[in-house]
Amino acid sequence: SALSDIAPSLLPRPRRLLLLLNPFGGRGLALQWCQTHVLPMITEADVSFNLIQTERPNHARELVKGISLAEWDGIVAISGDGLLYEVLNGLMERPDWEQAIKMPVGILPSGSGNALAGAINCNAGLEQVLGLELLLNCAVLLCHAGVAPLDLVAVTTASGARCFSCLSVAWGFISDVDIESEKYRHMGAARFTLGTLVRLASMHTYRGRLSYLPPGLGELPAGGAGEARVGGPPDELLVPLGQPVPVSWVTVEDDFVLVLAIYQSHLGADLFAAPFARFDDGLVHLCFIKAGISRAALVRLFLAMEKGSHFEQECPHLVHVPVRAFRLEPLTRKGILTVDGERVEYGPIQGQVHRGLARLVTGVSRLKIATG
Ligand SMILES: Nc1ncnc2c1ncn2[C@@H]1O[C@H](COP(=O)(O)OP(=O)(O)OP(=O)(O)O)[C@@H](O)[C@H]1O
Repeated sequence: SALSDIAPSLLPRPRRLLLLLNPFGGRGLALQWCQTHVLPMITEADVSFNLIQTERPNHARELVKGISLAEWDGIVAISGDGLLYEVLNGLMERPDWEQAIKMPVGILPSGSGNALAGAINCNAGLEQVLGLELLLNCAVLLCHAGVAPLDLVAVTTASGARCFSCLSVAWGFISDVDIESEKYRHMGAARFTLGTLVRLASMHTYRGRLSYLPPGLGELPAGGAGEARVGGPPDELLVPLGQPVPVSWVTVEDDFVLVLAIYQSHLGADLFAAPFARFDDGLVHLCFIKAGISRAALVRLFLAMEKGSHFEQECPHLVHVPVRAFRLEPLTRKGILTVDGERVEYGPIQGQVHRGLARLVTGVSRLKIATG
């Protein structure tokens, strides 16, 4: 009949998601969990999808550079945080990055580093959980389809390379644990606990110069690094790493146990590191621990971090400053720097926030009614 000819185009079409799965993420459980738990759930929710298994590092990045945006309603990484980082950077590397980065991105946590999933779970008001429980929560939220703006931080390293980060830049204790604990990766999230204990036994301190631009303080374009770029918006608050920071910035030179520039609430699924952080608050939360802290106090802070109560201890060595941009210049010769948990070249590094540049599938409308 005539009706059956027109009806399909009048009905809302099912959401089409591009699912990218890293078969080696976490303990290699991603594919099994996806088939037994995730796919049945999203099929039930009337979501249509293509599932692609990544074959190598940067595969996801290349894939999203080539897709036709109109064909998809979202790209979902079934992985740890690393694969989502590739998706975001692939989108930003496209000539049409301004449209491309508006593609909703989601995460179904099945790696060992699941910070963003922890933040999504927390934002939805759900109890902090790990492993399969976290995956199921995120799968339910994905079916709810709510999308929120997500801050990205453009990070530049000494060689001039620029990338887009959605989680954190870390130096000292945290990046040491993250990289050294890779040898315990078969343990899942427990690898970080063991790594932390091993590191505590030999607590290092690092000398460095940390500079930052607090919000509202002379946020005038610095100009120097502001040349238009193909790969994303100009960093109008930054000057090149070879030049001194603008006069409106604050600089501290000190010995640090760790420096962490974090933009989401979670550093791992059970590390509630920055309870005050919101997906699009337009802030980098600069957190650092100065040398002189006792091992016992450091352990207390890390234990309290599970509940996000570490700032309540009023530890004099722990400092938090919300900023728009920062620069870290390590003065200690050797060390490890990570961006979103992945190691980057060691040396001066700086970043500025680009508020709400990306879109994250959070499953809840950002105007949800506060509970509790
Ligand atoms: N098929 C593959 N083989 C090897 N590496 C891959 C493959 N697919 C993706 N990768 C790489 O693996 C990295 C880590 O993946 P992912 O984000 O899933 O997990 P993670 O939590 O960061 O680490 P883990 O592997 O410990 O879970 C990604 O940055 C990606 O480049």
